Order: sequence, then structure tokens, then C-alpha cells
Amino acid sequence: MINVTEPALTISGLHFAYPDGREALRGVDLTLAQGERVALLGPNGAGKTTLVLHLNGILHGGPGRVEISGLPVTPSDRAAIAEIRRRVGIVFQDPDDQLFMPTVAEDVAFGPANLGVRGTELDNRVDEALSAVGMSAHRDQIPHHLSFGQRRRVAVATVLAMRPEILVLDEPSSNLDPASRRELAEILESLPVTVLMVTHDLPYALELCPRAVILDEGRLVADGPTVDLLADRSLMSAHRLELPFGFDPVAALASRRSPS
Ligand SMILES: Nc1ncnc2c1ncn2[C@@H]1O[C@H](COP(=O)(O)OP(=O)(O)OP(=O)(O)O)[C@@H](O)[C@H]1O
Repeated sequence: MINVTEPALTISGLHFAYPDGREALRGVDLTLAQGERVALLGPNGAGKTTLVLHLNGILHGGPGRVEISGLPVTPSDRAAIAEIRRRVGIVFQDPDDQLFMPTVAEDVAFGPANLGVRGTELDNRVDEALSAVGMSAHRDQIPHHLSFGQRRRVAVATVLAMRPEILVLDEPSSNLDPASRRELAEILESLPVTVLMVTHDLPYALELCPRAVILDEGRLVADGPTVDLLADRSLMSAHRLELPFGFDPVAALASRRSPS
């Protein structure tokens, strides 16, 4: 059960250096409320992936603390890490990293089955997750025969079937055509989970995430309403973030709120 009195995610004073000495995180503090959707922005090499990999204990070892709904991410405690990996679902950029079973349904069942879920409960989870991403009709297909956009949706379903509390998405809109991009946005908006979305697609961040943070050189340098951050030209250029030519975030948000 989600402890609604706790933030979904609390990161305090997180530092991390790779074995070669490169300091990728230099004191990150970040809190996400339950149900928030937040975009994690930043130029190449800012430390975004490094930060994400700390959320379920794949990377660890530096000073600082990460908690998921009040539960500390403690990599030395195997039971705690199993629970953390159930709570935090990461959808990686390349869906093929997450799909390896003979059929779509088996891929979606894999995670919960590993947690010991069986029978009707397992069937229900697979049905729900596939329906949430609009892929129920493809349940018996071979994942690698699907289009890229369909594989991305199935990758999201594999994570949803774990019933995560936090969904972390790494570049969810990359390589999607405009229709698939919009459909995935609708799916993500409808999910009742906390979302942290790493993206270089700034219009997508604006569309989906009311709040954004900017990470640069391992530090969080901005945190606020996505529209305000994107509209701040000096902030954007200081951190090598570029909006598409002619894109006006204030007008885009206004037209989204009152579609003609
Ligand atoms: N395995 C590694 N060993 C050493 N240094 C690494 C390793 N992985 C990443 N780094 C370095 O850590 C820093 C942060 O990298 P990270 O991949 O977290 O950035 P990012 O913000 O996700 O970048 P991008 O937008 O390009 O994906 C970079 O300087 C990178 O070169």
C-alpha cells in the first residue's frame, strides 16, 4: 500500500562518482509528492540517467539518501531492494531492453510472476496493463514483430503490471511518430501514479508534466512549473536546452487548456 502521508520520492544530499572518478551527482535534493508528474530535464551528460539508476538501487554507494514512500533504498538489504523494485518501475529508452519473452502477454506477466503472483490475479494484471496501453489485441503476438511504438507501449505495460508507485520513463517520446507520441501521452496522463520523465523533448515535458527540474553537471539548478522554466530563455540557454524553432511554451499551454 502507498503511504500517502509520505512523499512518493525523497532524495537528499545525493552524490555519486563513477569508478573513474567522474562526479556525476554533486548533492541532489528532490522531493516528489504522491501523484505528481515531473519532467527531469538537462543537457547530455548532466547526470539524469545516473540519478534514475539510484531510484531502485542499481547505482549506489555515494553519500546521500533516497526514499520511496518513506522506505529507504538500501542496496545491502535484499528484501528492501525487492520491495523498492516493485515500487519503482523504470521504462528504459529502448523497449527491446525490456522485452524478451515469446509473446506480449508473457512479457507483461514476467515481472509479477517473479513476485509470486499467480492464477487469476496474474491474468488480471496482464489484462489491465495491456488494456491501459491499448495493446490488448496484441497479447499473443511476438513482441519483436510489433512496431517500435507498439513495443514502447508493451514495455510500459510490463512495468504497469508490477503496480508501481513511481513510473520512471527515459525518453518516452523518442522515435515515436506524432500519433503514437500523442497516444502515449494520453496513456501516461490517465495513470494514477507518480511519474518522473527524463526527456530532451521539451514540448512533451510541457504537455505531460506540470512541474520540471533541470539537472546540470550533477546539480539541480531549477525546479518549478514547466511552463515557467521553458519560458525563461536565459535559464534555458545557460543549460543548453533548446525549444523547437518558433515554439512558445506559454501559448502552447494556453491552447492546450482551452482547445478551440
Ligand atoms: N559507466 C560510466 N562510467 C564513467 N562515467 C560515466 C558512466 N556513465 C556515465 N558517466 C558519466 O557521468 C556523467 C553523467 O552521465 P549520465 O548518463 O547520467 O548523463 P545524462 O544526463 O543521462 O546524459 P544524456 O542526456 O546524454 O543521456 C557524464 O559525464 C558521463 O560521461
